Amino acid sequence: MTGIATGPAAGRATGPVLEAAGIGVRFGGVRALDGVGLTLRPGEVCGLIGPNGAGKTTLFDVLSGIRRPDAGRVLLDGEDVTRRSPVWRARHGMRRTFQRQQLFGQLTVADNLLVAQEWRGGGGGLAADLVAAPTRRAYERRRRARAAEMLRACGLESLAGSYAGTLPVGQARMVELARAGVEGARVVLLDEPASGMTDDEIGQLKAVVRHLTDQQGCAVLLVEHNVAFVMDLCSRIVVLDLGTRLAEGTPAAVRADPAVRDAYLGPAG
Ligand SMILES: Nc1ncnc2c1ncn2[C@@H]1O[C@H](COP(=O)(O)OP(=O)(O)OP(=O)(O)O)[C@@H](O)[C@H]1O
Repeated sequence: MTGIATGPAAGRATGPVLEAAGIGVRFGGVRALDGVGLTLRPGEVCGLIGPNGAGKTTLFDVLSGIRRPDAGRVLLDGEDVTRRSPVWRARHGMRRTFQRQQLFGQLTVADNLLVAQEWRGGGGGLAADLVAAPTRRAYERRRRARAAEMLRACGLESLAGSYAGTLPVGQARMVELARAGVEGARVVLLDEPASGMTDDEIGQLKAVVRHLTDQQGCAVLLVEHNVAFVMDLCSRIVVLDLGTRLAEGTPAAVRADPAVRDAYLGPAG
């Protein structure tokens, strides 16, 4: 265990943190999703795969609140959040990363992790500032320690002083993940995280994701076309095809499924 105490790793129930049931989305005559369900538990990495146009991005949009479904519901910690905004969901521990990185380019990596942590000081004027100064200094020290510890745990400490805007895309994506962890994300939706990464970066990405799940208790759902990466990292895989759930199971079961081979993996699997 690291010294970082965010996330639900300790003491949370092992029920689903995120559930989607009966999700339907139409674009005119196109049924992008038709009765799709999905469950995500704390600490697991679940893969979402399928051919182009299967509905993966649309499902991510529904889960993160960017798109309201025509049918079905999304539950976060058992609460119906189908009508909640993306911002509300983010405040309640849900993060989504995009292929384009979303870091503060003018800040160092360490500062990106620092500003991500909630600031509880301020308010009450000068007198309050003076009285509360020692508390605030202690809090500030804790924030810095948490940022440093998260970078170390993710193997990113050598990047702490680099400006985020100068990082190659693969490293920037990993820093985004570390930032999600330091701010206490509980559900992370990853959109093609391995795309454009070198083999070394993919290895490091796996370590960062495993840190989030194993040490922080995050649930991770990832859309990815790199099948080897998905098979290696995920404990469970959901396969979409033409807007419906074609299969769900362990990587071995999904790989052996003839319907999945026909629709997506091909005979070589
Ligand atoms: N804004 C839109 N307007 C109309 N049709 C859309 C829209 N977004 C998606 N679709 C259609 O919905 C279906 C599902 O698309 P979606 O992008 O979710 O698939 P995907 O599995 O993410 O595909 P890819 O792997 O290519 O990203 C497709 O038939 C697509 O053409």
